[in-house]
Amino acid sequence: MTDMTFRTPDGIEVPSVTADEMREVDRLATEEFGIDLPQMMENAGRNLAWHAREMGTAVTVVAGNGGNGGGGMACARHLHNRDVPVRVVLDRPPADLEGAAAHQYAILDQSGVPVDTGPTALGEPSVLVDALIGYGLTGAVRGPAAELVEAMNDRAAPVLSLDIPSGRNATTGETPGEAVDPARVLTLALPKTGLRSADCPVSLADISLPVALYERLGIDYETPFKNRYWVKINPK
Ligand SMILES: NC(=O)C1=CN([C@@H]2O[C@H](COP(=O)(O)OP(=O)(O)OC[C@H]3O[C@@H](n4cnc5c(N)ncnc54)[C@H](O)[C@@H]3O)[C@@H](O)[C@H]2O)[C@H](O)CC1
Ligand SMILES: [K+]
Repeated sequence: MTDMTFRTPDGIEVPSVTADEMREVDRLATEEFGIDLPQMMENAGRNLAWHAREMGTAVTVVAGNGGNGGGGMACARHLHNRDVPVRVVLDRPPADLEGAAAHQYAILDQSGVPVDTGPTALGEPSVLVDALIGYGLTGAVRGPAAELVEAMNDRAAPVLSLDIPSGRNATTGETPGEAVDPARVLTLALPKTGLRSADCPVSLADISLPVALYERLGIDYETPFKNRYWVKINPK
């Protein structure tokens, strides 16, 4: 059987999970541990903003309508709060956003962060954050999201993907249609099995999930975070 673990530079082994297993981690976090989605998303957004700042000085965040997009918009808020030029491009009009994505958008709207829709709004950033689709991908990327994937790949700016490159299946690593080709991936909590075939650096971000949560799921876990909030990982 293929070894599905990743390893940090100092040798800590981190198991990878499928999209379904990660959904179960999320469910346990919210329903049994009381860690709600905005709490996890805040940690995701802050870690993502740190990476975006390291990769460039002017940022365009491309965000979708799910948890991935919500994390991207939280990242945009952290950048804006640090005077980093940042804009957000959505795959739909803001009025059509739902749930956590709508919540994050409303804060950006109050804060004066520019938010537009469609590929012509990407501008000329020095880094692109890909927060369009995460482990919620179903089939090939369609419609306006597909145009945004194509537009991101056409730019010279390096792309930082949140969780999994948009268009890539988080479990299998397959790309049923077009997919973002990132310079770096920041994945959340546990690496996704589909990242084993990634051909760019992958980092893992802490979103504050307790060790007891992994224990309850029977996942063999030692925190890789120790004195940091994110860590580089490689397939073992
Ligand atoms: N513990 C964690 O890891 C956390 C992860 N978070 C992030 O949330 C996403 C998963 O969120 P979910 O809402 O389930 O789905 P996505 O955001 O990945 O995608 C939904 C979004 O994408 C659209 N879509 C799906 N397939 C297609 C397609 N083929 N073509 C076009 N559009 C598509 C769909 O319509 C929705 O709009 C996870 O990856 C993390 O990034 C949480 O933020 C924190 C906890
Ligand atoms: K993504």
